[in-house]
Amino acid sequence: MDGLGSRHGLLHAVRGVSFAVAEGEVVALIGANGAGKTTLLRTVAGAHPPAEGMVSYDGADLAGVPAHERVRRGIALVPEGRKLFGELTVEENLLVAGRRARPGPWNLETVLDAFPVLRPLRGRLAARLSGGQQQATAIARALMTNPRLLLIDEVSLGLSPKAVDEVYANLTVLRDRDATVLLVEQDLNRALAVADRVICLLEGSIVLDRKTAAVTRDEVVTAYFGFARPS
Ligand SMILES: Nc1ncnc2c1ncn2[C@@H]1O[C@H](COP(=O)(O)OP(=O)(O)OP(=O)(O)O)[C@@H](O)[C@H]1O
Repeated sequence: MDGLGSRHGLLHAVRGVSFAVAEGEVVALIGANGAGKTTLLRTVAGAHPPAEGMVSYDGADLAGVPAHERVRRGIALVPEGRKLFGELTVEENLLVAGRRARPGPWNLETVLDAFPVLRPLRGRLAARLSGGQQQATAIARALMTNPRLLLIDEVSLGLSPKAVDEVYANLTVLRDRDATVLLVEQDLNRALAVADRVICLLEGSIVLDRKTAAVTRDEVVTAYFGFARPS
C-alpha cells in the first residue's frame, strides 16, 4: 500500500501508510488501542474505503474493487470477533467458505489436517465453541478460500493463554507452509515470536517497520508507546 489513509468521519484513523508484504512473509501489525490497526486491515480487505493513497495487489490498484472480489483474488480477512455462523456447525462454516474457493491446496480435509483440534469438533455448532476454538475455526474458514494473503485481526484478543497457545501453534503451521499473513496482535511477545517482520502503528502512522530478527523488544516497546520508558 502506498500513502494509504482511512477516516472515520473527521477522525484520520490511518495516515500515509506505505508498506509491502512479500509472498511467504508473516507480518505482525502492532500498536496501542486505537492506533488504526483494524481500520488498516479492513481497508486492505475492502471493508472500509480508503480516504487517500492506494492498496495494490499483484501489481493492480484495488480502488473500487469490492470485498467479495478481493476474496476471489485471494485476500481473506479473519475479522475481529470472528463472525462465524453460530447456528452452523464447524464443518458447515468451513464448507460455506469453500463453496466458491479459488483452486489451491486447501479443502476440508487439508484444513482439518492442519488444524487437528477442529476434527473432533466438526459437528459442533459454532456458537458452542470456546473462544480459542472459534478463532481456530475462523482462521480455518479463511483458509478454505485458498487465500494468497491472509489478514487476521486481533489474533489472541479475549482468549485464554491456553487457547492462544493453540491458535499460535496453528499459525506456526501456516508459516511453515509459506503462507503470506498480515496479522494484528496486541501481545508483543507473541507478535515477535511468530512474525518475520513487525510494523508498529502509532496514531495511524508507521513508527517502526523492521525484521523481527533485527529489532529488540525495547525498540518495539518504545515505538508502541511513542516514547522511551524511564529506566
Ligand atoms: N466505526 C467507527 N466509527 C468511528 N470511529 C471509529 C470507528 N472504528 C474505529 N474508530 C476510531 O478509529 C481509530 C482507530 O481505530 P482502530 O479500531 O482501527 O484501531 P486499532 O488499532 O485496531 O485499535 P483496537 O486495538 O482498539 O481495535 C480509533 O480512534 C477509533 O476510536
